[in-house]
Amino acid sequence: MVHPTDDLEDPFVKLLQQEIEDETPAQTTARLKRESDAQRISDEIDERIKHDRAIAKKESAVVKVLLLGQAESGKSTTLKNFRMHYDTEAWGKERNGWRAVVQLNVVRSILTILAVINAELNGEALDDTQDDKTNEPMNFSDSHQLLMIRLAPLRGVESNLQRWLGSGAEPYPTSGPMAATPFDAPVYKAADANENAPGSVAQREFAVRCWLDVVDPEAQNNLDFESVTIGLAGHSADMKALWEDEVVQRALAKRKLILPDSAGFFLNELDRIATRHYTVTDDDIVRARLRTVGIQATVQRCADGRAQRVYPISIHNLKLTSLSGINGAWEWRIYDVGGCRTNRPAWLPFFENTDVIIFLSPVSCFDERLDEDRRVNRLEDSIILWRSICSSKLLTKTQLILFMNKCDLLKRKLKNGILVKDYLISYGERPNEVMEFVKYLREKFKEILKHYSTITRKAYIYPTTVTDTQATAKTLASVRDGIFRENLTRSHLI
Ligand SMILES: Nc1nc2c(ncn2[C@@H]2O[C@H](COP(=O)(O)OP(=O)(O)OP(=O)(O)O)[C@@H](O)[C@H]2O)c(=O)[nH]1
Ligand SMILES: [Mg+2]
Repeated sequence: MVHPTDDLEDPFVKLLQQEIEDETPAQTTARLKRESDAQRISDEIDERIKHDRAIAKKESAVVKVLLLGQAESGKSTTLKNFRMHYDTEAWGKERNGWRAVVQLNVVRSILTILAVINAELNGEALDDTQDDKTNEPMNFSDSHQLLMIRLAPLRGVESNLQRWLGSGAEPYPTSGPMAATPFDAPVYKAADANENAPGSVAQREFAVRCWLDVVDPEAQNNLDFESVTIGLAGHSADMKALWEDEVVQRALAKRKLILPDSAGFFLNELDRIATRHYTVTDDDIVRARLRTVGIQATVQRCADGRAQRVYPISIHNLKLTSLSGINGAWEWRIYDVGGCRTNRPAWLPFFENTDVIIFLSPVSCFDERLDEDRRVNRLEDSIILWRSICSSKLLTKTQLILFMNKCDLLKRKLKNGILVKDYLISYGERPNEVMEFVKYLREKFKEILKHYSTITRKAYIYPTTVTDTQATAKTLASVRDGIFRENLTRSHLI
């Protein structure tokens, strides 16, 4: 029997041997060249396989980033900054889609102010946070009544915008199962009295489950936004008169109206925004508030540390994304969650294999209470959350980055004479200044990280104002470099 590996007996080898014996010198030269070419090609293939194996190793380098923090801490605004700086093409296409969101923000702020005036005119009682001792009636005149009548059609504009934008207005849940941290079992909270007072907690906020549903320019193509823009421009002078009116401002202060952080920015810019030719800017977009109620994921791919593509996708589609065909690329998966206490239990499943948490703590909120639970101070809530993240065993391998956010609002508050020590006794007689307070809080957050972490971890802490897109670009570049380096080191790729 002929053994298959016995070359000499192989009929093809025998044939080849015969051919070599019969060949001319020219044929020998040609054969040797053919053989050398074949060897070179074979070596190249071997090299390619080696290279591809190395790339395949890198392809598994998915960096999973979670944006965490209480509601309104600036998570979605940070995500907008990521996308604005690292996917300019898609961002440019999407920009126009935000125009209607800005318009909705403006309309809703004006309607909230009208509700406060109404409450004043009807002599509605103040709640315990609205601590005007005298409850003096405001001197509203006929001109105020007239403004209210003329601005009433904005209700219709609001519902048109909401219907077109496709998402829904949801009140902050002020009762129901809530958890202070994602590790706590939710506890049922009953609604408090006065929660439906105008400008109070039950304000309905426009909420979104996926940005694309709302700002997709394709989806908005068929909508008659022009009529809204024209309608809004027609109310520009009245909206401005209402916002700038002294009696109205006093009524807002008396009722301690909690307007969204960006309301002042938009209402001061009515001359630019409430016009027929309004063009939305990046500064407007980072201020446009859309409450997150679900979990949004953004996938960003980077080669050699530089971003190639960023796109938001629905969480349901995430499993379908594949890494094949993106040789040598890193994939960043950035998750943006809803920060309300009712949303926090939903964070837990995302902690597994999380490489990085960017935790946002709005440091300006030392004198504010949670919308969903007016008994809780917002800074205290933020510290409880930070502590739970630092002490979680599930997250010991996760790199923790803290953004001490809303430094601009902190500066404004302190300048207006609000004293930190009135809300934070431990602050004592330290100077009531931004740098001092930031330094003080930074030490507190650092101490918590050191004390509650089960392993020694480096604290990456940045004071931020994420609505300042230029400053945030620098912070994000530094954060990205840090994350990139730490993950490379951890996965032994360098
Ligand atoms: N002035 C100022 N406003 C900010 C800053 N960061 C965020 N905001 C504004 O605060 C509002 C809330 O920010 P978001 O990014 O929507 O907050 P979030 O953490 O995603 O909130 P949820 O989705 O409810 O969990 C938006 O109108 C932002 O423009 C900041 O540093 N300064
Ligand atoms: Mg959000």
